[in-house]
Amino acid sequence: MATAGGNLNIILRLEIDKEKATFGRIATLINGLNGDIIAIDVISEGKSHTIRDFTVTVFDQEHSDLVVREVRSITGVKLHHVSDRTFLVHLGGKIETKLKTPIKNRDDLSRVYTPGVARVCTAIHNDETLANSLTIKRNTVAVISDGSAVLGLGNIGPKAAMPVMEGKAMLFKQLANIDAFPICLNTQDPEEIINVVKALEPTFGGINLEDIASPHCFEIERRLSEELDIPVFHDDQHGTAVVILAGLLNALKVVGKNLEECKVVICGIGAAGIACTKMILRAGAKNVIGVDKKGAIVKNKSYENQEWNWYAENTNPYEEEGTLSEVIKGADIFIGVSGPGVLKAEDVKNMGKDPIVFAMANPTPEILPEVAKPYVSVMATGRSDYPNQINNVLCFPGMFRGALDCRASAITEDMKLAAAKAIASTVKDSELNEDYIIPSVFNEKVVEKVRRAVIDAAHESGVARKEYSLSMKNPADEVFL
Ligand SMILES: NC(=O)C1=CN([C@@H]2O[C@H](COP(=O)(O)OP(=O)(O)OC[C@H]3O[C@@H](n4cnc5c(N)ncnc54)[C@H](O)[C@@H]3O)[C@@H](O)[C@H]2O)C=CC1
Ligand SMILES: CC(=O)C(=O)O
Ligand SMILES: [Mg+2]
Repeated sequence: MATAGGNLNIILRLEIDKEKATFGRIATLINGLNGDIIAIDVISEGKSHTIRDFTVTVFDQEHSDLVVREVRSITGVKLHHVSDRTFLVHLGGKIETKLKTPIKNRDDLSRVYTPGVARVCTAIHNDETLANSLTIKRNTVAVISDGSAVLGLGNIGPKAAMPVMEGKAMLFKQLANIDAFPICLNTQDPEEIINVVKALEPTFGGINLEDIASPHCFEIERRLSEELDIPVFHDDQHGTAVVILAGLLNALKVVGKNLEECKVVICGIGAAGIACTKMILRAGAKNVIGVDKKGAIVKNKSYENQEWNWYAENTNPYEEEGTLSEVIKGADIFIGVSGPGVLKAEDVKNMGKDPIVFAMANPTPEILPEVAKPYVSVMATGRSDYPNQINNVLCFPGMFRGALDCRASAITEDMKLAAAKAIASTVKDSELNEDYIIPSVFNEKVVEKVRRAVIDAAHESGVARKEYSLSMKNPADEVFL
């Protein structure tokens, strides 16, 4: 069963009076309440009492409360405390800095710090390009958010956005060996954000904008791309669009359709929805209809959001009007980047033959796979607990690895298209099926394939500023030629 935050794992620390209670009794009770015991660890063992940690998977908070209440009521069992494994992994934050060289003596100190460091500072002062090889800049990305559109949780503010940004930093490191800093800003004013990010440039080799709501995100990204000479990438727009296109290319092969002939309905015309529309139009789609809270976006209406005016002019060629339930009739593809539960089973039933549904809202999709699956050919979500996880994590590590390695000054449309094709090609035609249209996040080939494709495209686009050696094992340690 799916929950908003995914499965909830709780740990119950129980002191058990051996005379009065048994494991069997506790286990039977928890199982009877549909709790799934996944581990029992011994904390201490005495003659009359034992203390054990029971790790139990529950559906949600209400289910957790029920299990706790019932366990507490067993005679001979004392509940010391309950902890939530997801919260435990966040204690004190999820990342830390680490030294590359230890400082063991005065000699080391005089090289990494003063006086030795001064010679390096002077060298960079004389030739600023040396910052790319003599500082962390060459392998460091800033993950910037203002907390205004965090996952599908909305404007929950910069402090609440930090766990997501720390998570992105972990993924950058683990998947692509990029050092990423989560930076959540105490402002949602575009001009202030632009100024702060510009001021951070000396430290970073790239800027990953994250969970900044539309329409501000468009202006912020445009200005920063124009005014900085390091790559600026709004992950929710372009990372998402790249991965959606990758999934779509493969899903279309599974159902044997051409994008050009498909009716595509995209729900949620914000950061992800607009970028995704642009990308699939570039890939050949002709009939794309965008739907937001007030229904389909149509020509000859004036919208306050400038991007929607562009959208109205460039999509919906048959000028279909109405709600999602109305315009989805006969559609071949549904892409949801809006919010939870927006799509109903009835809507899916009304789609065309062999429909493709990408319900990407996080953490709760537009429709749950168990509800949609009977009526769809290919179903995907942004989550890791269902097949076909379409998540921008398949893109941003390889995209930045490639951009940093060739010291790209920008990320171009061709680099994005190359990344989409590289991700799609990781699944061989012989492996493709309705539950496997996109590689797993843990597929080790993805980052390397995306990286190479991005570097080649960067050279072709004329934004690469370095040759690179593909023979080195660890991209971050590559010696530039
Ligand atoms: N799976 C993935 O990799 C990704 C998933 N997403 C998800 O997509 C969603 C949107 O993200 P962003 O574009 O960054 O946010 P955003 O705030 O820029 O845009 C969301 C848009 O959805 C619209 N919307 C909200 N409820 C709606 C409804 N009931 N019907 C129609 N439209 C509705 C809003 O008006 C807004 O235009 C979030 O849930 C996010 O988690 C975003 C990026 C990546
Ligand atoms: C995955 C992601 O970036 C989001 O849901 O916002
Ligand atoms: Mg995001």
